Amino acid sequence: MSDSEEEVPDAVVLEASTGSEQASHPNSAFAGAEEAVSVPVTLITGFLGAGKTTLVNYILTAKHGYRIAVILNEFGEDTGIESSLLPQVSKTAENFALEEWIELSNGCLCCSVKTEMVQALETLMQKRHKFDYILIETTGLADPGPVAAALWTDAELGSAVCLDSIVTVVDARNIRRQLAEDRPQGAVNEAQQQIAYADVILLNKTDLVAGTEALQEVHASLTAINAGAEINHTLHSQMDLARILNRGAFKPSQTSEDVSHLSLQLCGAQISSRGTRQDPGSMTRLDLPAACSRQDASSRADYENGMGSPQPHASPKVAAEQQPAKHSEESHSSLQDAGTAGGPKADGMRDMGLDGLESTSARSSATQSRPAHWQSHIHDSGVQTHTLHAQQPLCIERLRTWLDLILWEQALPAHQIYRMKGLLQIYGSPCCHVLQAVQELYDIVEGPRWDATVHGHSRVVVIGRNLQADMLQKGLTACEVSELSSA
Ligand SMILES: Nc1nc2c(ncn2[C@@H]2O[C@H](COP(=O)(O)OP(=O)(O)OP(=O)(O)O)[C@@H](O)[C@H]2O)c(=O)[nH]1
Repeated sequence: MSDSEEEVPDAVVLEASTGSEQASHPNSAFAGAEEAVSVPVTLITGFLGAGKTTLVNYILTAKHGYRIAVILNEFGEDTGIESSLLPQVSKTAENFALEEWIELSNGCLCCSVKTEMVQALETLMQKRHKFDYILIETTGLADPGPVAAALWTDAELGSAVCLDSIVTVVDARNIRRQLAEDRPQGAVNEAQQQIAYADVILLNKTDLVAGTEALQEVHASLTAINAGAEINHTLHSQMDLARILNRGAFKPSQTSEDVSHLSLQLCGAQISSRGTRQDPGSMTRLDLPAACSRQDASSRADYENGMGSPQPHASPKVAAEQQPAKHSEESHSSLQDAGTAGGPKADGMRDMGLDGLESTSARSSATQSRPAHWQSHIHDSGVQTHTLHAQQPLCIERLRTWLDLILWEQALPAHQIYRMKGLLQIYGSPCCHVLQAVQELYDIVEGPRWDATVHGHSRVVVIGRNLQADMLQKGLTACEVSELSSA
């Protein structure tokens, strides 16, 4: 097991994924031999906001010689936000390796694996000559098990693709709390699952954990779940890519026993309590040690990339959790009654949409019927996604104040916001701005100029528990410049 915090090397020399002796450079290995060779697939998973897209971006711009296709499972109704987060500089970078990009927004990959991912892969394979490596980024709530199993076993895909490894990105600052979070009866803790399945773990955002000891504690809690994974300490998901790409974690390179255990594990999705690949006969339900306590108040370490405004140190509040109903068929974007809305916390918040609004409940029209096989696959239905819209340009100061209130001050009663992503039209700027928020931290960075093909209105995806869309929408609307001038 390695534990590397070292600088990322400029150049990465990787073995070709053919398993043949043809060449050591990936492109030359594939040239003229595409049809005969399985395309390796790296499955990138990790809880909301851990740094998966950051890793994808890093891989796309690093020097490794692969031509890469990306399948990305977007959470929420809006595709396009994630691809907008591809740094513009990436697209012009010398090593920019992206050849194909497919976004799947119709539910969670792990729930719609056959219809969505397999179709996407089949579509991709029609352009087989254009790429020689595939990255699949799951949503932050995906169970990697069914996705990996489909790659492993799907007859339609045949030997066209091969699962290379499962890479799990972990938010070092938040993971212990995520692991300890209660789930409604019967629902799994996705963060635990994602770690349990990993071949490689990126213990990311190490800059947000104060002190080596605290980091080692986080490291130990990962090892307690999955002692078989290689854990790498990373900053902005950067590490030696030779440890990720073409890793061959699923190659039957060892004993046939290993292979059958692995196959059974992936298909049965039963993980041992230590998360290691064990004899199927000794497998038990995922029942992890209670090693992970609520996160202590940690220092607000540097989070000043981009334009994140400095915040006072404060202990994150453990939001009151309600008991959501479990679901099996509904998509993650289904909404539930969020319970009692709180009243205004202060007069000054009223115009920020923080005064009490009536509780609403809506149900996503995106509900899909799923194969019976997946109906036993239960997620925490308390996690909801809402997309907020603002047709008018936003006042940046007002927006920051609102974000401070709802994220840092947790001024919306009961709301537990895990993640926000947004494309923003900021008043006075010809450029789009990108909002990223993870738990109570956020940043807003300037992106490229809006162009005529992109509709310039702002949209923000919010993922969390006990969310009330109308309260959130009112807050964003209150940041519109037209609202301010009419006030
Ligand atoms: N401070 C700090 N921020 C990071 C690091 N890695 C990523 N981030 C930031 O964390 C935020 C979330 O990163 P993403 O890569 O979008 O996370 P994700 O896992 O793809 O998020 P979802 O797709 O919503 O699940 C972004 O603002 C990143 O810039 C890190 O090592 N340190």
